[in-house]
Amino acid sequence: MNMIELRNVSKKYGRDFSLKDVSITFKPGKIYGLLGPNGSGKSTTLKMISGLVYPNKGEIFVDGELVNRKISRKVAYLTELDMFYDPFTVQHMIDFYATQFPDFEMEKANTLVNDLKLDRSKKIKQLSKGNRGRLKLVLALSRNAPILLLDEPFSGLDPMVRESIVKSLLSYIDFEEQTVIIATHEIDEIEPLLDEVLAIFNGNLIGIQNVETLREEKGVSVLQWFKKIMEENGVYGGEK
Ligand SMILES: Nc1ncnc2c1ncn2[C@@H]1O[C@H](COP(=O)(O)OP(=O)(O)OP(=O)(O)O)[C@@H](O)[C@H]1O
Repeated sequence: MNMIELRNVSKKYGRDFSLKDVSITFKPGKIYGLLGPNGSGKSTTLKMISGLVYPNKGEIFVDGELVNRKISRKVAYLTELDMFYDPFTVQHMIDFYATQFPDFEMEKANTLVNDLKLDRSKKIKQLSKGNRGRLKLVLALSRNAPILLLDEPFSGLDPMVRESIVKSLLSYIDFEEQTVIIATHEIDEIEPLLDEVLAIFNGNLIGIQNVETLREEKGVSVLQWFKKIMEENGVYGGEK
């Protein structure tokens, strides 16, 4: 049920590995943080789960189904890239998404647009980077998809907005049903949301940790854990 399974997954671009023999299961009702320095394979992982990119080796299953392009029925994906059609207005984009995805909930979209203070009549090309970021959130969170993948959901958003969005994310995610993966560099901001964290570096999965255990038993924050793992793997300061 709504499970994501990677079995010995590798992805190469040319001769370079973006992901090396990764096996992991993401369980429903949990929010995962995917952490790693630039170029470590976070986006590649999410793209493969959403069927936009295929592994060279290994298999990916979503809800028991081998992933192909049709998996977008089940996977809501907020991408880092700007794939919006410029002449569209905010409202056009919302209406377009509603026609593309049967699980799109117009009521949720309306609440989100108001909460995030977006102007429906503005053209995409007139939006600031931060407002494009907000629109991306509206589009991804308005779907009642079993799988929700967020790639850098806070990029372009100012710190005050980030904080309020982390809080409001809680009211838009279905904690019982959805499997959520968030790839981000904003580790401190996202920590309150996360159940599990994964650290990847150079395409290798180098750490998996339950966040509650980390805090309660070890008394360390996710950021402290992440920095330690990076240091152990020879990455100083958290960046490559
Ligand atoms: N289309 C592509 N063609 C060639 N190489 C690619 C392509 N997409 C990704 N890569 C390479 O794969 C590796 C992993 O990239 P990926 O975008 O998954 O990293 P990331 O962890 O999301 O990084 P960031 O934090 O900078 O977004 C990088 O070395 C990148 O250069």
